[in-house]
Amino acid sequence: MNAIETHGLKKQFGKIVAVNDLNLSVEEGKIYGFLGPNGAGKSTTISMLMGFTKPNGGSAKVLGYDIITQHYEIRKLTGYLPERPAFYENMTGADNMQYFGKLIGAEDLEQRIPELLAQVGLEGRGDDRVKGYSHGMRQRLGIAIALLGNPKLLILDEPTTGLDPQGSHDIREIIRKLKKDNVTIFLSSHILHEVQEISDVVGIIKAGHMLVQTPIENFLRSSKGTLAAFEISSPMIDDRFVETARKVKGVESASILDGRLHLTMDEPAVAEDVNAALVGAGFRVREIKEIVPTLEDAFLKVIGEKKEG
Ligand SMILES: Nc1ncnc2c1ncn2[C@@H]1O[C@H](COP(=O)(O)OP(=O)(O)OP(=O)(O)O)[C@@H](O)[C@H]1O
Repeated sequence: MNAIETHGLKKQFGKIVAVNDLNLSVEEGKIYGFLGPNGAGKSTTISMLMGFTKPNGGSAKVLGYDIITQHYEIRKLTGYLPERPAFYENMTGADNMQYFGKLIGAEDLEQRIPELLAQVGLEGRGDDRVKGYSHGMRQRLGIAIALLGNPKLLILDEPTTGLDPQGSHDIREIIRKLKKDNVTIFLSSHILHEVQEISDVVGIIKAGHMLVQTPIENFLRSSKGTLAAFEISSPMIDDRFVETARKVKGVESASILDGRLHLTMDEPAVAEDVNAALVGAGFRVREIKEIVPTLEDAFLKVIGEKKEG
């Protein structure tokens, strides 16, 4: 079963079509990076998945439950961190957790609250009023609240925006740990290097429409327009070196860039044949490094292409 599945989902605000014929599928146990430029429809989609906004068309299921008729079940099993989490400012962090925990019928709150406060790095601050919390502390509290019900699915809308490096790192670690416990993570973010670090799959939407939905590895490779690219360093790079590499079966191109041999090839395993050919011809090879494109490059390319098209 997919943790999230939408078919032709649509939401319109007056003349603005925020989400347009959206087909999403999020496999259970995966970390799914939900990306798109500002105003693409990410928050609106999440709002529909949680049952806060009604769609104008299409259908969707979250954890097997219908988003229109079964949102109580969805909210009970799904942890949700909104883009701007709101709390009772005059209450302490722990009391907010108690309040929101009771709302969703979470169990063992006396034990879970201190555990979760420690997990998100708010140990010792749970008895302070939220009005004195910093932005990062609020995000951490929001995540602690999202985890109260031991969710099977966690939906995070820009969880690390505005956090310091330690805060972002801590949240990535929490996400990784939850994945080990088979929790599905649906992560909307603009911080692409973070998404690249932790996601299994990416979905990119623009103007409410899904442009690409694929395992992140495939997306990065296809964005290069070739299957693999490598850089080879050697103290002996000359024309014969380049020719030796170029002749290896499966090599698409070979050229010198910044003093290193730059190769594209049919598949990564060809790099081993290139190494063998170079060493066999008497060259010394210092380093062979795969060039993995960044998610940011791939994202900008796909967004740009669709703009031109
Ligand atoms: N309540 C609303 N009333 C009118 N228009 C809305 C409403 N909510 C969202 N929109 C519009 O729908 C579109 C999608 O907005 P949404 O907030 O879903 O985008 P987003 O991808 O989450 O953007 P961002 O990355 O900036 O947070 C935008 O054009 C926005 O102005």
